[in-house]
Amino acid sequence: MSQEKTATGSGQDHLYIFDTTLRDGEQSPGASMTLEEKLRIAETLDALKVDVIEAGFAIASEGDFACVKAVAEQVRGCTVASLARAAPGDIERAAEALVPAIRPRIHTFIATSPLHMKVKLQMQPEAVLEAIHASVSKARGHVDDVEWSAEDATRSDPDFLCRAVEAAIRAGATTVNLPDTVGYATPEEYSAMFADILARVPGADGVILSAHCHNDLGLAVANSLAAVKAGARQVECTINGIGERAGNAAMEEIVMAIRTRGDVVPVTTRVETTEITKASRLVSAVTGFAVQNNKAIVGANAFAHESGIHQDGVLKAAETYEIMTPESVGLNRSSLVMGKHSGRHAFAEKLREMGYTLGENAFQECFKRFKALGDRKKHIYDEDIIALVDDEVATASNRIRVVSVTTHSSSGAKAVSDVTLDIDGEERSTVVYGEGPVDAAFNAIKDLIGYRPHLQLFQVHAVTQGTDAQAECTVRLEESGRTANGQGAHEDTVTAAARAYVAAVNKLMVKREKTAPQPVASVTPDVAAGDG
Ligand SMILES: CC(=O)SCCNC(=O)CCNC(=O)[C@H](O)C(C)(C)COP(=O)(O)OP(=O)(O)OC[C@H]1O[C@@H](n2cnc3c(N)ncnc32)[C@H](O)[C@@H]1OP(=O)(O)O
Ligand SMILES: CC(C)C(=O)C(=O)O
Ligand SMILES: [Mg+2]
Repeated sequence: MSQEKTATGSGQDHLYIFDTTLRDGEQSPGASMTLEEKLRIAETLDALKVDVIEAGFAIASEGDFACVKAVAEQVRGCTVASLARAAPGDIERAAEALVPAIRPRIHTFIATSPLHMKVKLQMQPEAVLEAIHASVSKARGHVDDVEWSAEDATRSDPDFLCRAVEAAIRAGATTVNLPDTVGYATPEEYSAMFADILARVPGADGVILSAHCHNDLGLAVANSLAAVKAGARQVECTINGIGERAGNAAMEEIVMAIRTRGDVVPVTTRVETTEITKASRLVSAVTGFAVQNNKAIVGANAFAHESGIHQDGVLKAAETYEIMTPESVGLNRSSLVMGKHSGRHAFAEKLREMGYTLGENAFQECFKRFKALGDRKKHIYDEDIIALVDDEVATASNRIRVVSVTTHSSSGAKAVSDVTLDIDGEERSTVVYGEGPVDAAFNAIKDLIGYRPHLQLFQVHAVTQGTDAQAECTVRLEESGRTANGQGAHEDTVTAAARAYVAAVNKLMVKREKTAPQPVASVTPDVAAGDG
């Protein structure tokens, strides 16, 4: 890969995106991927146009070697890298796996912090400097593109770190990575470290300096951007921020931060941002790691609005509450999530989308019912709104309407229902017993309307999933050879049943009027057939 720092022709420096989803990302406990899965992700990363794909750690296992090799064979657009310790065998194995790559990179590393050198490596600092020289030189013997990383750079002694970086550059490293391996640094400290290296290490301005941040304190992206502001021109990151412990810096967050805030981080990437959502979903599906709803850029709620004031703003001009367009990350559009916080503007828009045109009264009535539903139900789906509006529209011109239904039932006892109906503008109530709550409600309705049509059919189904789903009931009534169906929807099943029953009664009344014209000023009983 070319090491030019300005590669875009935009006048701004190019920021290389080094994706390590397949290596550091796979180090997340439980994220192991098969070769086929890695190839699918590599294909997506290629389409995303990241600059470097770290495909694995070739020495780690036969499987990892095969993955690096397969990715190197498949990927044509990006540099492909393999990790290697400062050990000859690791470097040889990495070089072998990378043979098919068009642009191979060996990424060799060793820790430089006192703690890691003393306790983990059990090496003297001078021996570490020698190992840096030997490993980078050996890697350069295989490929031209060699990255060297100072593991635990942020807890290293600054003077020693300068010596280590200098050793790597002298040995031929083309990229020098300064990881915050344990996510310990703050943005100010991390940018100061890059500034220090650039100011003090001969040749540091002739290589690409790279940031690699972990998210133990939730600062991985902030630290990466701070490093870029201080002169880093490569960031190492993963899709969805997966990685060791709390993860790595999230690629989508870094790329979109740069795209959105080029005024404060003036670099460009070549990432095809419209592929971000697809990549995020693939990585989530392959690893089984769900993306939290409120995750920046790729969370389910990242472009969703539920509050009425926000929805109204977004409908008038999306920029009021969106700093990026959903299309820029590969989503079709932002979503207006309907819920108890939604207002009339959003509800009207939703109805328009679903093809409804309601008169003012019906709209206000539907909105009232929608808000009441939102108070009781966590998720309001399109089906809920359809059921509610259909129910309202179907019953809007009815002479008899359900005002309220209250039922009490317990096992082993009769149910009792208190029903209030609006009949020709006058409210009438009664309390009646039944074998069950629906039976009691139907008995109450029959008493109130003063006649007893025969119940031919009673069906209930849930409009959506979940125990808080609305019930949609269908009732078929028969009276003197005339039949009529009625539907009713409500989150309370008995109320839905009562609404369906009353809807059918209204239709029967219309049929009766049409077939046997008579004064209809009041609802007059003419049939007393019980239906049980
Ligand atoms: C910060 C990071 O993300 S580093 C990358 C971490 N990723 C991984 O470790 C995943 C893949 N790792 C593996 O499969 C294995 O650890 C292997 C194959 C690399 C090594 O396995 P083993 O030989 O069994 O050694 P083990 O993992 O137990 O210990 C690591 C050894 O490497 C040494 N080591 C660690 N880092 C380096 C380094 N950069 N350069 C040279 N030696 C190193 C350790 O000191 C230890 O050496 P020792 O055996 O002499 O004590
Ligand atoms: C191997 C290096 C780059 C690493 O992953 C780290 O230090 O976190
Ligand atoms: Mg790491």
